[in-house]
Order: sequence, then structure tokens, then C-alpha cells
Amino acid sequence: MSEPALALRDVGYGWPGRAGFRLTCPAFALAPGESVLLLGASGSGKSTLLSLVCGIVTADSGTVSVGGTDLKSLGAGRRDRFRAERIGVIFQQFNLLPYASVSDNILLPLRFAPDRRRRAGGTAEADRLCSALGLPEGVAALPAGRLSVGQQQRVAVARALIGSPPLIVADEPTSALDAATQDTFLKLLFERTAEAGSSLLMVSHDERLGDRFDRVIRLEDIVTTQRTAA
Ligand SMILES: Nc1ncnc2c1ncn2[C@@H]1O[C@H](COP(=O)(O)OP(=O)(O)OP(=O)(O)O)[C@@H](O)[C@H]1O
Repeated sequence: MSEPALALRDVGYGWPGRAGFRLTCPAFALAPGESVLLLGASGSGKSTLLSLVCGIVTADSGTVSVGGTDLKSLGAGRRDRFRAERIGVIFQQFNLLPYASVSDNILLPLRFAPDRRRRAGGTAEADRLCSALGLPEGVAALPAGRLSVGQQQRVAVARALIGSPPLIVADEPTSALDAATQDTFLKLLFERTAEAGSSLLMVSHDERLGDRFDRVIRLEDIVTTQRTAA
């Protein structure tokens, strides 16, 4: 049997400092090629869970494995390179470089990921993704900061998809889109992940997104949270 795309086991994590938000996740797994929507209210810990999945923070206890690799077994530098190779991340705030061109933003993860760069096959892939995601022609050369919010969201998606990483992680990626654009956007995201055979983990508070996913899970069904101070 192949390794799960993602597996969390007995994970515990608390943000450092006085805020005192603590999360535990006894077990959660995502199969290769599977899509899961995690639903949770604002402040319920969705982004915290994704930070653990991406290795941006490491668990205080338990294991987070991506494609069979325990993220804690990698040092910080190797974990960053591993993330660039294996995980396409769509951040809630996009995290684009506003003065860099759209094209450079999309190509950025490939710089640290030789295998993914080989799979992408060259810079033309950035243009192909831009047009597949419905961005206007000629947009690739513009500074990302000059684009509308909805367009920036598409650039963030192109950056996550380039080079077909096996795991795509998306934090509320449709929040800045109207209903019609949301639908087109999700259709494209699903087409692209299916084409690449990637697994997709998306978090949102929006129950209406659920239809397209293999599984819809409520965060409180897989994690327990605690707040020790206001
Ligand atoms: N960088 C951080 N440092 C310290 N505490 C944090 C940090 N990020 C989040 N937290 C704490 O974790 C709690 C959960 O936040 P998180 O962003 O994971 O929730 P969320 O479900 O993604 O919320 P939203 O839907 O509003 O983005 C917050 O209330 C905050 O107390």
C-alpha cells in the first residue's frame, strides 16, 4: 500500500507566549489523490493546523508525515526545501512579493526545488497556468502588487500548482472571490490537481464549498483546542 499523502498522529501544538492556544489532533490522514475540505469557524485553529502540515511550525509532540517523511526528522533548512519540493501552499494572505513580476512569483518555489523545477519543464509553464486560471494576457510581466485581489489569488494558486507537487494545501483560497468566480476557480483547482494526481487539503469556514470534495470534515471532529488565557 502506498504511503498516505499526509498523516498526523497524536499531534500536540501550543503557540508560544501568553495567548495560550493549544491544539491536539489524535489522528488524521489524507490518501494520495484525495481531496478534503476542513470546515471550522474563525479562530478555531485551521491555519495553525495547516502551519503544522506545512512544517512552518513543528509539533510539540506526535508526528506529522508528508508522503511518509516525518517533518520533525528534518532540520529547519531541509524542511524548507522539502516543503518547496512536495507541498504547494496557498496562503490566506497569498504571500506574494508585490514588486516582483507575476511570473517570478509563480516560479519562486522552483528555485529551491530541483525535482519540481524539472517537472515544471521551464518558465513557459507559468504562462500556461496564468492563462488556464483565466488571468489576462500579458499579466505575467506585471508586478504582482498591481493586480486585483482576485487576480492575486489566482497567482497564488498558480504558484502552488507549478511543477505538480503531490500535496496542495489551501487556506481559505476563495475568500476574496464572488460566487461565480469562486466556482470557476474551484473547477480549475480541481482539474489541475486531478491532472497532477495531487492531494488537496483546503480549510474554510464556507460550507457551500463542500460538494466537489471527496470528504468534508469538521475541524472539531479531528482536533481538540484549548485556550489558557484571553
Ligand atoms: N502566530 C501566532 N502566534 C501566536 N498565536 C497564534 C498565532 N497564530 C494563531 N495563533 C492563535 O491560534 C488561534 C487560532 O488561530 P488560527 O489562525 O489557527 O485560526 P483559524 O481557524 O485559521 O482562523 P481564521 O478563520 O480567522 O483565519 C488564534 O486565536 C490565536 O490565539
